[in-house]
Amino acid sequence: MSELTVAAVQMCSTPEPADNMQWLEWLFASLPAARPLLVVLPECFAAFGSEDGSPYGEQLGDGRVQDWLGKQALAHNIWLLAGSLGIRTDAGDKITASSLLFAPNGQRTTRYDKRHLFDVDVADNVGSYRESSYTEPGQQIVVVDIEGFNIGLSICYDLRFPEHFRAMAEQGLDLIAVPAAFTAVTGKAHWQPLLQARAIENQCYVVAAGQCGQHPNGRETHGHSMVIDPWGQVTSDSGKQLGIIVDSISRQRLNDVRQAIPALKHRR
Ligand SMILES: O=C(O)CNC(=O)[C@H](CS)NC(=O)CCC(=O)C(=O)O
Repeated sequence: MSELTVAAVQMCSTPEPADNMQWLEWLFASLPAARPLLVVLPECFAAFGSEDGSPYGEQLGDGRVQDWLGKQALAHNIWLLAGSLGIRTDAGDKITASSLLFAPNGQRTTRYDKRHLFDVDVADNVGSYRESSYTEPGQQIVVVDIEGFNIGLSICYDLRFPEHFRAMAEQGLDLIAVPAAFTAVTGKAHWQPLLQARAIENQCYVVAAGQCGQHPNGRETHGHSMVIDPWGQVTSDSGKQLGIIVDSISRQRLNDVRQAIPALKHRR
């Protein structure tokens, strides 16, 4: 396949999975017609910002959100990257923040667990983020083939670690997926330049899907879901609007950029 249509969903999730799934079903009713189509959902699409800070989690392969994801992928004949969903660890006391990929046949094919956890103080109305208090970090990078394109997986705070992406680029990378829930404060300062840097230095596409707006617990997220081409140009940007952006990635464009500046071959 020489082209793949990609879409990023921007949403303002609540802590209640049923609400978020209902909203997404409404959105999916107007998906673009092109196939193959990869749809990327943001971090914590199914449940975000509970009042008491407790994360939503399911057993792997067993839960209403995972059931729903498989059904949606099959019903719409799409590759569905579920940005992050809490998956309970074997010990049961924590979750992993896991990106699950569902194939158009409805089967889950891939799992990536967020490696870098956001233990950071931010000058916003939350103040202190301590993701590691309820999350186990992932140990492995994951690159997955979708319709002949190599897709590298990352989640939110991973974006700040160029070595995560370079390690994936060693395997040949065509597209980086960045489901996220960047804070409004850090997003305004760093989100777009970080995304563009990852695209430029790895000479690949980036599709980034974000949470956006004011969530019920008062948290504010940055939005600006976007698609960036291998030259670093932003080709779609959601701004602060909820909904879906659609773009396409092309093998020809990847080849052209890598031929114009063979930087990946000049590494030392
Ligand atoms: O835990 C949840 O409820 C949902 N997860 C998140 O919101 C995560 C961990 S707190 N947020 C980030 O990684 C923000 C990164 C960021 O904003 C930056 O790098 O500047």
